[in-house]
Amino acid sequence: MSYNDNTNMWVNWIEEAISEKHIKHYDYKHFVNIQEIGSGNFGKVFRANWKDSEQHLALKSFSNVDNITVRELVHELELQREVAFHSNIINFYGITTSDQGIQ
Ligand SMILES: Nc1ncnc2c1ncn2[C@@H]1O[C@H](COP(=O)(O)OP(=O)(O)OP(=O)(O)O)[C@@H](O)[C@H]1O
Repeated sequence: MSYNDNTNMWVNWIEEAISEKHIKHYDYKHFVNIQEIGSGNFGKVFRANWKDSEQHLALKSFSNVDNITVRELVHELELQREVAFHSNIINFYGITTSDQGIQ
C-alpha cells in the first residue's frame, strides 16, 4: 500500500465511524469564543464554547492531514476508549470540520 492509500484508509475509518454514529460530528459554526491556548506536534489547540454553554472545550486542530497524523488521531481514539473511565482523562466528545481551519 502506498503512503496515500494508507492515509485514505484511516480517513475512511474516521468517516465511517462518523456515518455509523460511533463518533459524533459537530457543526463547526456552533463553536464560539475560540482562542488559541497551545500547540503540539500535530497542530494548534484552541479553547472554545459550544453555542451558549459556559463550559469550555478544547479543540485540537491538525495542520496537515497526512498518513502519520490520521493514524495518530485514530490511535488517540483507541487509547481514549481504553482509559476513558479514569477521572484524570479528559473526555473525547467528537469531531468537527472547517474548510478554513480554526480561526
Ligand atoms: N484539554 C486541554 N486543556 C487545556 N490545554 C490543552 C488541552 N489539550 C492540549 N492543551 C494545550 O495544548 C498543548 C498541545 O497539546 P497537544 O495534545 O496537541 O500536544 P502534546 O500532548 O503537547 O504533544 P503531541 O503533539 O505530541 O500530542 C498542550 O501542551 C497544552 O498546553
